[in-house]
Amino acid sequence: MPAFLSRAARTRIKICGLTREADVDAAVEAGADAVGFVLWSGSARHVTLARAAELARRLPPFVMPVGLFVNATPPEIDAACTAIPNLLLQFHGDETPAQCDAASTGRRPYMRAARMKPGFDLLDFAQSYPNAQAILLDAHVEGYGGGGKVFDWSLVPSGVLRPVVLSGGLSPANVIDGVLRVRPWAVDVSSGVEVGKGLKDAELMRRFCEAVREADARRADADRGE
Ligand SMILES: O=C(O)c1ccccc1NCC(=O)[C@H](O)[C@H](O)COP(=O)(O)O
Repeated sequence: MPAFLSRAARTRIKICGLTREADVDAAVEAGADAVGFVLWSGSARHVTLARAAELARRLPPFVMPVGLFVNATPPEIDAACTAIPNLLLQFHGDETPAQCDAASTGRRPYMRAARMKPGFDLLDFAQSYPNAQAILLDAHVEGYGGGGKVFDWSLVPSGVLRPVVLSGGLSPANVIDGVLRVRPWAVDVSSGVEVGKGLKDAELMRRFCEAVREADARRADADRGE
């Protein structure tokens, strides 16, 4: 990982599984850097591509839409990238490196989710996806993701030479600890800021983003030896 990534001034924030205009607006207002739309029909947070494009058009500059896919086909990915041109791809299924590269036509930026469990070799996994712009570390849950479950953060080895996104069961209550212990490039949250599947709570999103900023302040103090 380039040195600048390990000394990033702030932890980026992705809020995932949005389905409503008011929630997109509240996520932006809270300080999200990216908002995720679940384009997999097997999720209770699923939105159609047309709906995701409609919601994504509300985003101001410098807030990125993320398309979440589970074992989608290249034509499905192409359609999504046509409908939402600046879409960051997130592959959260069983996609192989070749399938991820084919689906992103080898050039579109994508994140690859890793489902963390004891014995999982994250370094080997990351090396097997050389074109992944980031590795999203999620808990190993039934149904691929969005399970609201925290994995054992001690499973994250040092030396992952790729930006990592810490995910899985984060909330305003635990994200400071997660940022200080894992020091990820970004954090990702869904269940922890919801009042129902796909129904986000503006106050929880605000508190989550505020907690990440507090974590960054503490991290900076620690780095200065204060
Ligand atoms: O959010 C979903 O419903 C989902 C369904 C199937 C695969 C992935 C899914 N979400 C992926 C995400 O990026 C979630 O933000 C991530 O799994 C964390 O979710 P949570 O533990 O609820 O914060």
